[in-house]
Amino acid sequence: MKHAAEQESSYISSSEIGRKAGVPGAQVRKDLLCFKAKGRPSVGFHVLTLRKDLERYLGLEHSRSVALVGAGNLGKALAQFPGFAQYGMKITLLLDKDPQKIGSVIGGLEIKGMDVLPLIAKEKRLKIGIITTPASEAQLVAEQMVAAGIISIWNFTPTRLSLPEDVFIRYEDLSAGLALLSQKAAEFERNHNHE
Ligand SMILES: NC(=O)c1ccc[n+]([C@@H]2O[C@H](COP(=O)([O-])OP(=O)(O)OC[C@H]3O[C@@H](n4cnc5c(N)ncnc54)[C@H](O)[C@@H]3O)[C@@H](O)[C@H]2O)c1
Repeated sequence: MKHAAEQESSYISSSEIGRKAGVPGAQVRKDLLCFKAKGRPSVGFHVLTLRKDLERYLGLEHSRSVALVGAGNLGKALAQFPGFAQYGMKITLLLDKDPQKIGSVIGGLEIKGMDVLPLIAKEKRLKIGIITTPASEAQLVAEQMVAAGIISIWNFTPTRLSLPEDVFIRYEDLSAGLALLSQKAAEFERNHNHE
């Protein structure tokens, strides 16, 4: 959508959005109905209006600061990834409990100790947190985040978190994607071994 908005054309049809996004046009129309986007019959959607509506719906009109806890292999990689900026997200707080790591700088951010979480989260009005600690620490870290005012958590650990109902938790598991690829590769091998 962002790319489409940068182009000259001021209207875009749901089939065109679908083609660009690789999903059926009917699905796009259904999704856009969810937030009452208004299209014009046979013309489509006004690109800039649609983009603004989408950004508002997704809470992307203002940039958001994000706290990441666990500056290990995965945490460091995420902290250095520039792609979140495209969605107005910026990791601005990087925390770890390891005294050996505290004070070192990753992607321009100094790793701080967990003690600063309540104060900085309040100052920066942090609402989103990322957990990349060992699984055994995730529940404790999540509780510390919630106590600091964070209400949306992206949890990369395999731990199922037990938190108040109004806290949104997104679980991320890259190995699920890999397992799917493996299953497809195995299917391909089975089919071609019979040839
Ligand atoms: N979701 C995925 O697809 C995926 C992929 C890779 C790793 N992981 C998970 O991500 C997590 C991190 O993996 P990694 O390889 O980066 O581990 P790592 O050991 O390199 O890093 C973990 C970091 O967390 C810090 N830490 C531990 N307890 C803490 C606490 N209570 N408070 C603050 N910091 C604390 C450690 O000091 C360390 O720096 C693991 O749970 C792993 O299973 C998930």
